[in-house]
Amino acid sequence: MTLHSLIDVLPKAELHLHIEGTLEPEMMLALAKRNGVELPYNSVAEVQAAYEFDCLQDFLDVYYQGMSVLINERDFYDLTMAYLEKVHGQGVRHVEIFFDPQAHMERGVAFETVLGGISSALETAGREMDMTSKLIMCFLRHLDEEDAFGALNCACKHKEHIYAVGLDSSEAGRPPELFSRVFAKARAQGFKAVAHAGEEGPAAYIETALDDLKVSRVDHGNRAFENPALVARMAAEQMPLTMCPLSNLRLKGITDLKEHPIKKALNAGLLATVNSDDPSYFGGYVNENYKQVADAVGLTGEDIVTLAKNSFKASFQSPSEKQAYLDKVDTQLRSWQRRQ
Ligand SMILES: Nc1ncnc2[nH]cnc12
Ligand SMILES: [Zn+2]
Repeated sequence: MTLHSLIDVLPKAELHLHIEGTLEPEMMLALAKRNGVELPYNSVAEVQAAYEFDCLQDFLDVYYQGMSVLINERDFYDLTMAYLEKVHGQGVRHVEIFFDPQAHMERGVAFETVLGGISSALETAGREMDMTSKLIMCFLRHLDEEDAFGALNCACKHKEHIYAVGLDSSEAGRPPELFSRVFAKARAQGFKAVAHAGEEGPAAYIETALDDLKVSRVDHGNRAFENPALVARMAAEQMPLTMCPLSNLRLKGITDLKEHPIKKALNAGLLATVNSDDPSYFGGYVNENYKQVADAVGLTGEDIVTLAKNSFKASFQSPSEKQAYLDKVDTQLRSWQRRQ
Protein backbone atom coordinates (compact mmCIF):
# COMPACT_ATOMS: atom_id res chain seq x y z
CA MET A 1 0.00 0.00 0.00
CA THR A 2 2.75 2.45 0.96
CA LEU A 3 4.44 1.78 -2.35
CA HIS A 4 1.26 2.97 -4.02
CA SER A 5 1.56 6.30 -2.21
CA LEU A 6 5.16 6.59 -3.44
CA ILE A 7 3.95 5.97 -7.01
CA ASP A 8 1.28 8.66 -6.55
CA VAL A 9 3.71 11.37 -5.46
CA LEU A 10 6.76 10.79 -7.65
CA PRO A 11 7.14 13.03 -10.70
CA LYS A 12 7.09 10.89 -13.84
CA ALA A 13 7.30 11.14 -17.61
CA GLU A 14 5.06 9.15 -19.92
CA LEU A 15 6.83 8.11 -23.12
CA HIS A 16 4.51 5.55 -24.70
CA LEU A 17 1.01 6.91 -25.08
CA HIS A 18 -1.20 6.92 -28.16
CA ILE A 19 -3.41 9.97 -27.78
CA GLU A 20 -6.21 8.23 -29.70
CA GLY A 21 -6.00 5.44 -27.12
CA THR A 22 -7.06 7.84 -24.36
CA LEU A 23 -10.56 8.21 -25.83
CA GLU A 24 -12.83 7.24 -22.94
CA PRO A 25 -16.21 5.66 -23.79
CA GLU A 26 -18.10 8.69 -22.44
CA MET A 27 -16.19 11.05 -24.73
CA MET A 28 -16.53 8.64 -27.66
CA LEU A 29 -20.32 8.68 -27.33
CA ALA A 30 -20.44 12.46 -26.75
CA LEU A 31 -18.30 13.17 -29.83
CA ALA A 32 -20.33 10.71 -31.93
CA LYS A 33 -23.40 12.75 -31.02
CA ARG A 34 -21.69 16.12 -31.53
CA ASN A 35 -20.37 15.08 -34.97
CA GLY A 36 -23.25 12.88 -36.15
CA VAL A 37 -21.05 9.77 -36.42
CA GLU A 38 -22.70 6.33 -36.31
CA LEU A 39 -21.18 3.87 -33.84
CA PRO A 40 -22.18 0.27 -33.19
CA TYR A 41 -22.59 1.16 -29.49
CA ASN A 42 -25.42 2.94 -27.64
CA SER A 43 -24.06 3.06 -24.11
CA VAL A 44 -20.83 3.11 -22.13
CA ALA A 45 -21.52 -0.50 -21.12
CA GLU A 46 -21.82 -1.53 -24.78
CA VAL A 47 -18.55 0.21 -25.63
CA GLN A 48 -16.79 -1.48 -22.73
CA ALA A 49 -18.19 -4.86 -23.71
CA ALA A 50 -16.24 -4.54 -26.99
CA TYR A 51 -12.94 -4.25 -25.07
CA GLU A 52 -12.20 -7.98 -24.99
CA PHE A 53 -9.09 -8.64 -27.04
CA ASP A 54 -7.23 -11.82 -27.95
CA CYS A 55 -4.37 -10.09 -29.73
CA LEU A 56 -3.10 -6.73 -31.00
CA GLN A 57 -5.22 -6.86 -34.19
CA ASP A 58 -8.46 -7.38 -32.21
CA PHE A 59 -7.68 -4.20 -30.33
CA LEU A 60 -6.62 -2.22 -33.39
CA ASP A 61 -9.94 -2.94 -35.12
CA VAL A 62 -11.84 -1.40 -32.19
CA TYR A 63 -9.29 1.43 -31.78
CA TYR A 64 -9.60 2.60 -35.42
CA GLN A 65 -13.37 2.45 -35.22
CA GLY A 66 -13.41 4.43 -31.96
CA MET A 67 -11.30 7.23 -33.36
CA SER A 68 -13.79 7.78 -36.21
CA VAL A 69 -15.62 10.23 -33.89
CA LEU A 70 -12.62 12.61 -33.99
CA ILE A 71 -13.38 15.05 -36.78
CA ASN A 72 -12.70 18.68 -35.80
CA GLU A 73 -9.70 20.43 -34.28
CA ARG A 74 -11.73 20.94 -31.11
CA ASP A 75 -12.20 17.15 -30.77
CA PHE A 76 -8.43 16.58 -30.81
CA TYR A 77 -7.97 19.45 -28.36
CA ASP A 78 -10.59 18.09 -25.94
CA LEU A 79 -9.17 14.56 -26.19
CA THR A 80 -5.63 15.73 -25.46
CA MET A 81 -6.64 18.10 -22.63
CA ALA A 82 -8.62 15.34 -20.91
CA TYR A 83 -5.55 13.07 -20.97
CA LEU A 84 -3.16 15.79 -19.76
CA GLU A 85 -5.43 16.81 -16.88
CA LYS A 86 -5.89 13.19 -15.85
CA VAL A 87 -2.18 12.33 -15.74
CA HIS A 88 -1.15 15.65 -14.21
CA GLY A 89 -3.17 14.41 -11.23
CA GLN A 90 -1.02 11.25 -11.26
CA GLY A 91 2.28 13.14 -11.00
CA VAL A 92 3.12 13.09 -14.71
CA ARG A 93 5.15 16.20 -15.51
CA HIS A 94 6.49 15.42 -18.99
CA VAL A 95 4.80 13.58 -21.87
CA GLU A 96 5.95 12.33 -25.26
CA ILE A 97 2.76 11.56 -27.12
CA PHE A 98 2.16 9.45 -30.23
CA PHE A 99 -0.45 10.35 -32.80
CA ASP A 100 -1.58 8.44 -35.92
CA PRO A 101 -2.30 11.01 -38.67
CA GLN A 102 -2.70 8.43 -41.45
CA ALA A 103 -5.69 6.94 -39.63
CA HIS A 104 -7.36 10.35 -39.72
CA MET A 105 -6.28 11.46 -43.19
CA GLU A 106 -7.73 8.29 -44.73
CA ARG A 107 -11.10 9.39 -43.27
CA GLY A 108 -10.77 12.83 -44.82
CA VAL A 109 -9.55 14.68 -41.73
CA ALA A 110 -6.71 17.06 -42.59
CA PHE A 111 -3.26 16.64 -41.05
CA GLU A 112 -3.41 20.25 -39.80
CA THR A 113 -6.74 19.63 -38.03
CA VAL A 114 -5.23 16.75 -36.06
CA LEU A 115 -1.93 18.47 -35.32
CA GLY A 116 -3.58 21.82 -34.51
CA GLY A 117 -5.85 20.34 -31.83
CA ILE A 118 -3.20 18.19 -30.18
CA SER A 119 -0.44 20.79 -30.20
CA SER A 120 -2.61 23.61 -28.86
CA ALA A 121 -3.64 21.37 -25.93
CA LEU A 122 0.05 20.66 -25.26
CA GLU A 123 0.72 24.41 -25.28
CA THR A 124 -2.15 25.02 -22.84
CA ALA A 125 -0.78 22.32 -20.51
CA GLY A 126 2.66 23.90 -20.69
CA ARG A 127 1.25 27.30 -19.76
CA GLU A 128 -1.33 26.32 -17.18
CA MET A 129 0.04 23.10 -15.65
CA ASP A 130 3.78 23.52 -16.18
CA MET A 131 3.84 20.24 -18.13
CA THR A 132 6.51 19.77 -20.77
CA SER A 133 5.91 17.70 -23.87
CA LYS A 134 7.06 16.41 -27.23
CA LEU A 135 4.97 15.00 -30.06
CA ILE A 136 5.83 11.82 -31.98
CA MET A 137 4.15 11.13 -35.32
CA CYS A 138 3.70 7.40 -35.93
CA PHE A 139 3.64 5.68 -39.32
CA LEU A 140 1.03 2.93 -39.58
CA ARG A 141 2.98 -0.19 -40.49
CA HIS A 142 -0.07 -1.98 -42.00
CA LEU A 143 0.00 0.68 -44.75
CA ASP A 144 2.71 0.91 -47.38
CA GLU A 145 5.87 2.95 -47.67
CA GLU A 146 4.29 5.44 -50.05
CA ASP A 147 1.55 6.28 -47.56
CA ALA A 148 4.20 6.77 -44.86
CA PHE A 149 6.15 9.14 -47.13
CA GLY A 150 2.92 11.15 -47.55
CA ALA A 151 2.63 11.57 -43.77
CA LEU A 152 6.32 12.44 -43.52
CA ASN A 153 5.93 15.17 -46.13
CA CYS A 154 3.13 16.68 -44.02
CA ALA A 155 5.30 16.46 -40.88
CA CYS A 156 8.17 18.25 -42.63
CA LYS A 157 5.95 21.33 -42.87
CA HIS A 158 5.42 21.34 -39.09
CA LYS A 159 8.80 20.61 -37.61
CA GLU A 160 8.24 23.10 -34.81
CA HIS A 161 5.49 20.82 -33.43
CA ILE A 162 6.78 17.31 -34.18
CA TYR A 163 9.96 16.06 -32.55
CA ALA A 164 10.18 12.43 -33.61
CA VAL A 165 8.65 9.74 -35.78
CA GLY A 166 7.48 6.32 -34.64
CA LEU A 167 6.12 3.08 -36.06
CA ASP A 168 2.95 1.41 -34.78
CA SER A 169 -0.11 -0.69 -35.72
CA SER A 170 -0.10 -4.38 -36.80
CA GLU A 171 3.39 -5.78 -36.17
CA ALA A 172 3.19 -9.42 -37.29
CA GLY A 173 4.63 -9.80 -40.79
CA ARG A 174 5.45 -6.06 -41.02
CA PRO A 175 9.13 -5.83 -40.00
CA PRO A 176 10.72 -2.44 -39.35
CA GLU A 177 13.01 -2.69 -42.38
CA LEU A 178 9.99 -2.16 -44.68
CA PHE A 179 10.25 1.47 -43.53
CA SER A 180 14.05 1.94 -43.67
CA ARG A 181 13.86 4.55 -46.43
CA VAL A 182 11.09 6.50 -44.72
CA PHE A 183 13.02 6.57 -41.46
CA ALA A 184 16.26 7.54 -43.25
CA LYS A 185 14.50 10.53 -44.76
CA ALA A 186 12.86 11.42 -41.44
CA ARG A 187 16.22 11.34 -39.65
CA ALA A 188 17.82 13.38 -42.44
CA GLN A 189 15.04 15.94 -41.90
CA GLY A 190 16.02 16.19 -38.23
CA PHE A 191 13.38 13.98 -36.59
CA LYS A 192 14.37 11.52 -33.87
CA ALA A 193 13.11 7.96 -34.35
CA VAL A 194 11.39 5.37 -32.18
CA ALA A 195 9.51 2.19 -33.14
CA HIS A 196 7.20 -0.41 -31.67
CA ALA A 197 9.16 -3.65 -31.84
CA GLY A 198 8.95 -6.98 -30.07
CA GLU A 199 5.39 -6.41 -28.87
CA GLU A 200 4.08 -9.36 -30.90
CA GLY A 201 6.88 -9.55 -33.44
CA PRO A 202 10.13 -11.47 -32.82
CA ALA A 203 13.37 -10.22 -31.26
CA ALA A 204 14.77 -9.90 -34.81
CA TYR A 205 12.37 -6.96 -35.34
CA ILE A 206 13.99 -5.19 -32.39
CA GLU A 207 17.39 -5.68 -33.99
CA THR A 208 16.26 -4.22 -37.31
CA ALA A 209 14.55 -1.33 -35.54
CA LEU A 210 17.95 -0.57 -34.00
CA ASP A 211 20.14 -1.27 -37.03
CA ASP A 212 17.93 -0.22 -39.97
CA LEU A 213 15.65 2.43 -38.49
CA LYS A 214 18.33 3.67 -36.04
CA VAL A 215 15.80 4.27 -33.31
CA SER A 216 16.62 6.10 -30.08
CA ARG A 217 14.07 4.03 -28.11
CA VAL A 218 12.26 0.73 -28.48
CA ASP A 219 8.53 0.73 -27.72
CA HIS A 220 7.53 -2.46 -25.83
CA GLY A 221 10.54 -4.67 -26.65
CA ASN A 222 9.19 -7.53 -24.54
CA ARG A 223 10.49 -10.22 -26.85
CA ALA A 224 14.09 -8.98 -26.51
CA PHE A 225 14.40 -11.51 -23.69
CA GLU A 226 14.32 -14.34 -26.25
CA ASN A 227 17.80 -13.17 -27.32
CA PRO A 228 20.29 -12.69 -24.43
CA ALA A 229 22.88 -11.09 -26.73
CA LEU A 230 20.31 -8.45 -27.71
CA VAL A 231 19.48 -7.75 -24.05
CA ALA A 232 23.22 -7.37 -23.31
CA ARG A 233 23.58 -4.99 -26.26
CA MET A 234 20.61 -2.86 -25.20
CA ALA A 235 21.93 -2.69 -21.64
CA ALA A 236 25.40 -1.69 -22.88
CA GLU A 237 23.91 1.00 -25.15
CA GLN A 238 21.41 2.08 -22.46
CA MET A 239 18.77 1.83 -25.15
CA PRO A 240 15.46 2.79 -23.52
CA LEU A 241 12.48 0.42 -23.52
CA THR A 242 8.99 1.84 -23.07
CA MET A 243 7.07 -1.03 -21.50
CA CYS A 244 3.30 -1.15 -21.04
CA PRO A 245 2.24 -3.85 -18.57
CA LEU A 246 -1.56 -3.57 -18.71
CA SER A 247 -1.44 -3.42 -22.50
CA ASN A 248 0.59 -6.63 -22.63
CA LEU A 249 -1.93 -8.30 -20.31
CA ARG A 250 -5.02 -7.12 -22.18
CA LEU A 251 -3.57 -8.07 -25.59
CA LYS A 252 -2.54 -11.48 -24.25
CA GLY A 253 1.20 -11.07 -24.73
CA ILE A 254 1.23 -12.43 -21.17
CA THR A 255 -1.48 -14.38 -19.36
CA ASP A 256 -0.71 -12.97 -15.91
CA LEU A 257 0.97 -9.72 -14.84
CA LYS A 258 3.35 -11.87 -12.75
CA GLU A 259 4.96 -12.85 -16.07
CA HIS A 260 5.72 -9.25 -17.00
CA PRO A 261 9.45 -8.79 -17.74
CA ILE A 262 9.81 -5.33 -16.11
CA LYS A 263 11.75 -6.65 -13.11
CA LYS A 264 13.89 -8.80 -15.40
CA ALA A 265 14.60 -5.69 -17.48
CA LEU A 266 15.73 -3.70 -14.42
CA ASN A 267 17.85 -6.61 -13.19
CA ALA A 268 19.51 -6.82 -16.63
CA GLY A 269 20.46 -3.13 -16.35
CA LEU A 270 18.09 -1.99 -19.10
CA LEU A 271 16.76 1.57 -19.16
CA ALA A 272 13.18 0.33 -18.77
CA THR A 273 10.16 2.58 -18.25
CA VAL A 274 6.47 2.01 -17.38
CA ASN A 275 3.75 3.53 -19.58
CA SER A 276 0.07 3.07 -20.39
CA ASP A 277 -0.05 2.71 -24.23
CA ASP A 278 -3.84 3.07 -24.73
CA PRO A 279 -5.17 3.65 -21.20
CA SER A 280 -8.85 3.91 -22.06
CA TYR A 281 -8.77 0.51 -23.76
CA PHE A 282 -6.46 -1.33 -21.35
CA GLY A 283 -7.94 -0.42 -17.99
CA GLY A 284 -5.43 1.99 -16.52
CA TYR A 285 -3.37 5.15 -16.85
CA VAL A 286 0.29 5.30 -15.94
CA ASN A 287 -0.07 4.98 -12.16
CA GLU A 288 -2.36 1.97 -12.47
CA ASN A 289 0.33 0.38 -14.64
CA TYR A 290 3.00 1.08 -12.00
CA LYS A 291 0.84 -0.14 -9.11
CA GLN A 292 -0.51 -3.30 -10.68
CA VAL A 293 2.82 -4.45 -12.08
CA ALA A 294 4.60 -3.52 -8.82
CA ASP A 295 2.20 -5.73 -6.86
CA ALA A 296 2.38 -8.57 -9.39
CA VAL A 297 6.15 -8.85 -9.78
CA GLY A 298 7.20 -7.47 -6.38
CA LEU A 299 8.87 -4.18 -7.29
CA THR A 300 10.65 -2.50 -4.38
CA GLY A 301 10.56 1.20 -3.48
CA GLU A 302 14.01 1.45 -5.05
CA ASP A 303 12.69 -0.09 -8.27
CA ILE A 304 9.85 2.46 -8.34
CA VAL A 305 12.30 5.34 -7.95
CA THR A 306 14.53 3.85 -10.66
CA LEU A 307 11.54 3.59 -13.02
CA ALA A 308 10.46 7.19 -12.36
CA LYS A 309 14.03 8.39 -12.96
CA ASN A 310 14.36 6.21 -16.04
CA SER A 311 11.25 7.87 -17.50
CA PHE A 312 13.08 11.21 -17.55
CA LYS A 313 16.47 9.73 -18.54
CA ALA A 314 14.85 7.98 -21.52
CA SER A 315 13.01 11.11 -22.64
CA PHE A 316 14.01 13.48 -25.45
CA GLN A 317 14.66 16.31 -23.03
CA SER A 318 18.01 18.09 -22.86
CA PRO A 319 20.54 16.97 -20.21
CA SER A 320 19.81 20.01 -18.04
CA GLU A 321 16.03 19.52 -18.28
CA LYS A 322 16.48 15.86 -17.34
CA GLN A 323 18.63 16.81 -14.35
CA ALA A 324 16.01 19.27 -13.12
CA TYR A 325 13.37 16.51 -13.18
CA LEU A 326 15.71 13.98 -11.53
CA ASP A 327 16.27 16.49 -8.71
CA LYS A 328 12.49 16.83 -8.33
CA VAL A 329 12.16 13.04 -8.03
CA ASP A 330 14.76 13.11 -5.20
CA THR A 331 12.97 15.98 -3.45
CA GLN A 332 9.61 14.18 -3.57
CA LEU A 333 11.25 10.93 -2.43
CA ARG A 334 12.77 12.62 0.63
CA SER A 335 9.52 14.24 1.60
CA TRP A 336 7.66 10.93 1.17
CA GLN A 337 10.31 9.18 3.33
CA ARG A 338 9.86 11.80 6.11
CA ARG A 339 6.14 11.02 6.16
CA GLN A 340 6.62 7.26 6.54
N1 LIG B 1 -0.08 -1.26 -28.54
C1 LIG B 1 -0.02 -0.84 -29.81
N2 LIG B 1 0.75 -1.51 -30.66
C2 LIG B 1 0.81 -1.13 -31.94
N3 LIG B 1 0.13 -0.11 -32.45
C3 LIG B 1 -0.67 0.57 -31.62
N4 LIG B 1 -1.45 1.64 -31.86
C4 LIG B 1 -2.04 1.96 -30.69
N5 LIG B 1 -1.65 1.12 -29.73
C5 LIG B 1 -0.78 0.25 -30.28
ZN1 LIG C 1 1.92 1.52 -28.37
